[in-house]
Amino acid sequence: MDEDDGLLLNFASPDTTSTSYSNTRDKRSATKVTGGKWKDRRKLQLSLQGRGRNQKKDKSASGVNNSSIGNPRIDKIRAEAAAKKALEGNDAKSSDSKDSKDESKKRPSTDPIHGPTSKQIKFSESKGEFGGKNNSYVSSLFTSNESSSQLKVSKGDEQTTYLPSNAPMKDATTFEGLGLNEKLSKHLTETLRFKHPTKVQRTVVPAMISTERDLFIKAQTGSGKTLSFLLPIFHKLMMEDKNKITRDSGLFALILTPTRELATQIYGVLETLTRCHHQLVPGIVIGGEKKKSEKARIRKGVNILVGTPGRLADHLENTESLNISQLRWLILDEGDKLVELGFEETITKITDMITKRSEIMESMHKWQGLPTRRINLLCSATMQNNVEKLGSIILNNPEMVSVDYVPGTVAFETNSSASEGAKEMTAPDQLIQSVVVVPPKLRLVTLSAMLKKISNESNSSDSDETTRTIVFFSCSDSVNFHFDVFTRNGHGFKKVKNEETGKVETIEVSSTNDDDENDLQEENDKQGQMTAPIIGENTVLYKLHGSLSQQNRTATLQAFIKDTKSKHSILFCTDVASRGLDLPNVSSVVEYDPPFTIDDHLHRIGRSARVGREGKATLFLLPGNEEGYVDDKIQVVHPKKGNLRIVSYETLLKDGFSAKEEVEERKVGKKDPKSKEGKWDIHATTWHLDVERWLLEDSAEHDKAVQAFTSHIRAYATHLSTERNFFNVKLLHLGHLAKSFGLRETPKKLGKSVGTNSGIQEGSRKGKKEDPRKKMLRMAKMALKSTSNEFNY
Ligand SMILES: Nc1ncnc2c1ncn2[C@@H]1O[C@H](COP(=O)(O)OP(=O)(O)OP(=O)(O)O)[C@@H](O)[C@H]1O
Repeated sequence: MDEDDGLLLNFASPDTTSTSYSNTRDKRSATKVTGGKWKDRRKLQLSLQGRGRNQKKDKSASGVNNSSIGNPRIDKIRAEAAAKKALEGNDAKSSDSKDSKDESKKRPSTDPIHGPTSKQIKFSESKGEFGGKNNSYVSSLFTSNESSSQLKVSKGDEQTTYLPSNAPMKDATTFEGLGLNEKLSKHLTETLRFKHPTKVQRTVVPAMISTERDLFIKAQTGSGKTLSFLLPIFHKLMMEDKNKITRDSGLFALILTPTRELATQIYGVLETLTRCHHQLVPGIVIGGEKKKSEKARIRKGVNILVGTPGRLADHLENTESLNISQLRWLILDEGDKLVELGFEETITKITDMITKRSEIMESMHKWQGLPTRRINLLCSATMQNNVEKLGSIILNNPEMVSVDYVPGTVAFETNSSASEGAKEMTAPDQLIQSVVVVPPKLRLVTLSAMLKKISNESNSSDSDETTRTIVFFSCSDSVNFHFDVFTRNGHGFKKVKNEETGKVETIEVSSTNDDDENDLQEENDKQGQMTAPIIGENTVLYKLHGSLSQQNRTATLQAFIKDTKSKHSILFCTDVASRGLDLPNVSSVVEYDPPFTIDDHLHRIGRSARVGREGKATLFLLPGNEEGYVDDKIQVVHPKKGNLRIVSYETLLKDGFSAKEEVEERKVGKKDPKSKEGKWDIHATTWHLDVERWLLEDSAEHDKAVQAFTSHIRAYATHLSTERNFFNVKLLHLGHLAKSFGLRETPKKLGKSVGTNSGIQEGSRKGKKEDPRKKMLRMAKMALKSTSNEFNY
């Protein structure tokens, strides 16, 4: 529990009152400035002491001279300057506050998390105030030591191409050869255009057709697990004799999934299969939908029912027409997630009810050709202890089906016991995993650069296919806030209504010729700065998380899947989208917030590189302890040499914020990649300042930013205790991290202002000073209470 006191201490960092601030200023005036010409050194020294010429400009811009009130243009410039000043203030306060001082004593001189102390900043590195290129202002975003990562950046030529490990194999094996009937096999090859079965299908389909054993299926993400268990069920139910199964025959298969989205997806696959045999009727029961209409559909009769555990248990208890006496198959998809979400008890209740009711009815032998006992099946791409626990509840002497791939050959591993062959699952061989170590205050701007880069690449590609990118955040609040950042009107994206559904919030890129953009360009030009760059043209942004209504969730996902008009679609989401979702052409997955477990990582990145397709994934980490996660965890699940790459955030920023020609020059080697030339840092700074200014002007959005920041910290505090050596909330630099939420306030001030939302400053709200021990306990309890549900879904 004492792990959490860091959180408390950080929020309650000593006040940066005027006294401490003036001390800071004294300290700063004593700062030794080295390098560069003496004139420049003197200028910087004066500005550090608050005596520089530019300080006057700064004062007037921040509102001392009121003569121009009411002039919107000047107001804009002022707001810019105010934001600029806020950045400096925030920086000075956060890096010079007492706790930073204390921390710096403990830290090595180039502390990777907290950056260098003011004394370490060399003149050549410090671009504060008006000392930047072209005498233009460059924000303190770039004052920290930029090469603080211990990980060696990969060279461009280190990449290796591997054969896909989850693709259907091109050989003589057919679906019919696996034992499936002709009608179904023909439907697969001719209508769905699946030429050959995948590895997992080659193992599971014959096993389910010819034996009556329970199965434990483990195979890589995107390897076709869903069809591997649906095909044999369908095959068996498609009986052509006089005992033909119709919707009145009863329910034969139940499929449980952890998320509503996955249930909907499996229901969709079932519907495509019924196109070759209309007599079979699938059904779906999920939370968030109208129970009454679900009841009506069940009453009409369904043969295969897919649903989420809570809603299914509800129907089993309250819907009389739901007859499970003839059930032959019980499938649990994404078993580990079902357990993690706390469905273990509900699942036990469901299996108890099924067992009881099938004992009363004596119909097991009524249908020739169907299994004579209920077959239970557990499916998971990864296998943790909790899956085994679930297995022990529902499986009876199961057969373990684990499909592993050895380059050049195919190796199927079929073990008789579930505990054997419990090898760690790895990422698809063809997936390229990048890791980028980004200082906390540069996170947002790096994400922006990255999305802009991907959008530019999609726009310049000849392919007609829509490229899709998924960005994972740790909590719903963070998704909401970042969605607003990238869609704020007039600066990149615009809100529009989805034409098809009329419900979904669909977001479209605004044109650079927009009036607002022109105004901004003029203002920026006057200050020697550039327009805040947009992420890219033809790019649409969606958001998905568990706090949205089910209608919105379903419509958003459909819109994201069916979006074929834009060149690039981006989905900002929580882990609600990480399990089992099969989204077309996801070329990139970005883990902006680190996963809560290594399994979550595998599932997130598994949305890309599916069934043999190429795919890329990028993981954002903070400098320092988080870097250890690469060697300890990431490397293990990405064993293919050369596929795991360390990328420099600076390169991402340059690619995202440089002019197109410069990026091209760097690509063809005309420009030194380490070159500081170009205006990328000014553009990046302008972009960030624009976000900050937007938050200063819009209090509702500012509150959202504060809420997102606190939820993010709370989510971070819930990382598994076994992974605290990488993700320790104590070690976060809250001041710098707040900046990547566009916030200018220090953590202490934040704590006060978010008290109502987060409960972090409950004590101070009551006007009493809370006992630090009690406060610490309350904080720890709060973090524990915040279940993964809140953050992930
Ligand atoms: N034999 C096949 N040939 C070509 N494509 C296939 C084949 N079987 C399945 N697919 C397609 O592969 C994609 C991935 O399948 P599926 O969603 O079942 O993967 P999965 O293994 O369950 O992945 P995850 O672990 O992420 O849930 C789907 O679009 C599916 O239509």
